[in-house]
Amino acid sequence: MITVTAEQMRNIDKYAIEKIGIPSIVLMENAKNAMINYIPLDGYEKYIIVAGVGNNGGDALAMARDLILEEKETYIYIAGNLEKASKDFKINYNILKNIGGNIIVLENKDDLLKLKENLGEDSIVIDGIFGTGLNSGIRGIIFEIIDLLNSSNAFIFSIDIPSGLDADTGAIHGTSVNADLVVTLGLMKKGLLNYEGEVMVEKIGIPKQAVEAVLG
Ligand SMILES: NC(=O)C1=CN([C@@H]2O[C@H](COP(=O)(O)OP(=O)(O)OC[C@H]3O[C@@H](n4cnc5c(N)ncnc54)[C@H](O)[C@@H]3O)[C@@H](O)[C@H]2O)[C@H](O)CC1
Ligand SMILES: [K+]
Repeated sequence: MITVTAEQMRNIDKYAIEKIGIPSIVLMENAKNAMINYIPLDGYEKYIIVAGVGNNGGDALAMARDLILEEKETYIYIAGNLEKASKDFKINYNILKNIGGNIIVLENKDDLLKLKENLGEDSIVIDGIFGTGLNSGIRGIIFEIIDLLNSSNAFIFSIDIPSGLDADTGAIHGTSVNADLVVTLGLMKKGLLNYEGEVMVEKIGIPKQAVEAVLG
């Protein structure tokens, strides 16, 4: 099995987008289509999306769209500054706003209570806070958000990487999500090889030419 670092995955992505011409939003939609199959549409009362403002969050918002279309009780929480949002995050954010998505930006303790009240064993959490773009130790309100998730009885599904985990080494940067299931995108990440939760790899339509161009 091929395993990659975050930088290698980013470069493979980049090659697929810039050299082969696959729009990044297509990769994001492919990622969503692969991951949504792991989310049971029955058996949970509440579907809790916790999204950062990068493309990991964009993946999560795309999943939220499908859950809303399936008329699931869906709560979307944003963990980050919307002004710093990525291009593809914004595309999915705008779609959700246009279909009446229930979106709360987590900025203070009162907002955290709105998250906490929806976390229980009848909830499934989709963790889209950070993926391969984590660039420093987690602190502040995001630290508290991850603590809330980990101390709940909710089932936790992490997109690509459990948020807070180093994609290259598996080290924890301050804190990290205790995921029950991780679906990592494109190729297995080196930092997940010893992860104690379940890890699945899903293709998202990246041609082998992009992998060979970066890995040789
Ligand atoms: N693998 C693929 O082919 C695809 C992967 N996709 C998804 O994209 C993410 C990577 O997205 P990126 O925008 O590069 O980074 P993240 O979303 O992981 O996070 C960046 C975001 O978070 C902020 N940030 C980073 N560290 C911290 C910190 N310690 N505290 C606070 N904020 C932090 C940063 O400023 C950015 O705003 C990958 O994991 C996949 O899920 C594509 O969607 C499809 C193709
Ligand atoms: K994640």
